[in-house]
Amino acid sequence: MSQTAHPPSDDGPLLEVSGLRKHFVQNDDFLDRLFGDAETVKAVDGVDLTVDAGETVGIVGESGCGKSTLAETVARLQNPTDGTIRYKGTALEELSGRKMKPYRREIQMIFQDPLSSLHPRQTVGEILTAPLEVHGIGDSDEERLDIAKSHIERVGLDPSHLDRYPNQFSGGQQQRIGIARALTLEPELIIADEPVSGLDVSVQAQILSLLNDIQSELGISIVFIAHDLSVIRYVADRVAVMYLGEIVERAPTDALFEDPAHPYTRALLSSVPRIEPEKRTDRIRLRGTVPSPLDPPSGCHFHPRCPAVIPPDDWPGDQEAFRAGLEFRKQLRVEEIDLDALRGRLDASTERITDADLRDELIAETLSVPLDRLPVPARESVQEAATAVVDGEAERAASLLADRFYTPCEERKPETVEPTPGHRVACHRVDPDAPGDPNRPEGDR
Ligand SMILES: Nc1ncnc2c1ncn2[C@@H]1O[C@H](COP(=O)(O)OP(=O)(O)OP(=O)(O)O)[C@@H](O)[C@H]1O
Repeated sequence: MSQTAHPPSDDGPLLEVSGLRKHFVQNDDFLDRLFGDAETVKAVDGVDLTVDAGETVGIVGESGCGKSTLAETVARLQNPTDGTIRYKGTALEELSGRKMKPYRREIQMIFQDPLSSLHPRQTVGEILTAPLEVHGIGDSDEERLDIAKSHIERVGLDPSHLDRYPNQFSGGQQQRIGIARALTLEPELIIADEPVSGLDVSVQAQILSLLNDIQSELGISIVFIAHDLSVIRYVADRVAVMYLGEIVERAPTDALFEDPAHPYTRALLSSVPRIEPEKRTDRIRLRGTVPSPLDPPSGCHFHPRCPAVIPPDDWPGDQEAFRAGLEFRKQLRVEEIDLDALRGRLDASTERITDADLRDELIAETLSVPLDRLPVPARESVQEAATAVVDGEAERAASLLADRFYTPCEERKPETVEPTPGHRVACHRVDPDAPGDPNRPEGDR
C-alpha cells in the first residue's frame, strides 16, 4: 500500500475519468449500416474514476468485464467513444499526435504478458534506451545507457543483463524488464494491466512487493488491474469493481473487504482465501460467465446472475426458488431448445415418448431446483411454459414466464448511492429509493 511520498495535489485528482465509453462497432460495412445490422460491443460503458497523486487504485472484475479496454482507453492507446479523461486538468481525449506526446511520457503501461510487449530482437539495453531517444532524454547513448542501468538495478536485475534478449529471462524477470521500461521515462501514472496474472504465486508476491516499493519510493500513482481480489488487497488504496463495462462498487480497500455492499463484490470476495477463520464466508458460486456486451441484460446488468436478485412483492416462495425460476425464464429465452436432442436423451429410458415426457425432461434439465421447490402458481407457470415450448410456441412460453418471474432489477438501472463517505454502490438492494422491497431476505447464498 502506498506511503504517499508525494502529498496529494490541492488542484484535484491526478486523473479524472468521467462518463468514459468505448464501444466497438462490428459488422460495420456499408450494407450492414444501410440495413441497420451493425452491432455495438459496449466494452466500457460510462465509467467514472479518479486517481490521486501517489495513490494505487485497483480495478477488479471477471474476464470480459472491460478492464483492459478501460486501461487502454485511459492510456489513449484506444480512442474513447465518449466521455472525458482529465490528466492534471488537461482533457486528453481531445489530444492527438504531437500534443499527446508529453502525456505519453507521463502515463506508462505495464502489460500482462511482458514477452509479447518486449521487442524480441532488441537487447534489454535497446528496449530501455529507445523510449529515452524518442523523448529526447539524455545527451548521448552512454548517458541513456547509464539511465537504463539505474532502472534495471532498481527492479532487481543485474546491469550485465542489458546485453541479453527478452527470451533469455524467466517470466518474473521479463516482468521486471517491463517495469523498468515503464520507469525509464519517469512517469507519474502507471497503468498495470494484470501484471502478475501470468506468473507463479511466489513470483507474483515478489513483483507486487517491487511495485509497492517503487511506488512508495517514487510516489507514482498506479491503476492496478486484476481479476483476483487478493492481489488487489495487497496493493490498492482504493478499489473499483467492474462488471460488464460499468463500475458497480468502489470503496477504500479496507472498507470494501470489511463491508462489501454489491452482491457481485461479495461473490468475488467469497472466493478469496481468508486467514481469519471468523471472517470466512461460504463460497458464493456465480453461475455462467459475464454476458456479451453486444446485448447486455436490461436494468441492472448483473441481475441474471445475481444471488440477491429482488423478487416481486407478491412472490410467495423463498429467494432461491425465485432465482431458479428467473434463470429458467432467461435460459428458455436465450437458448434454442433442441427437442430432438431431448427426445434422443429420453429414447434409451422410455419406450414411447409423450409430450408430457418431453416437458418433464425439459424442466428437469433447465430448472436448477426440483419443481416442487416452487410455490404452486409458479410451478404451474413453469409446466405451462415448458408445454408451450414442446408445442413450438416459444413466444407464449416467454410471456408466461415473464409474467411470473419478474424482478424490479431488470426494469431500471440502479442509481449509484453512497451509504458511507467514499463507498459508492450501484445496486437496488442498497438504494433506499429503489423499486421493489430491498429488504426481502436474500436467501441462502
Ligand atoms: N477490438 C475489439 N472489438 C470488439 N470487441 C472487443 C474488442 N476488444 C475487446 N472487446 C470485447 O469487449 C469486452 C471487454 O473486453 P476486455 O478485454 O476489455 O475485458 P477484460 O475484463 O480485460 O477481460 P480479460 O481479462 O479477459 O482481458 C469483451 O466482450 C471483448 O470481447
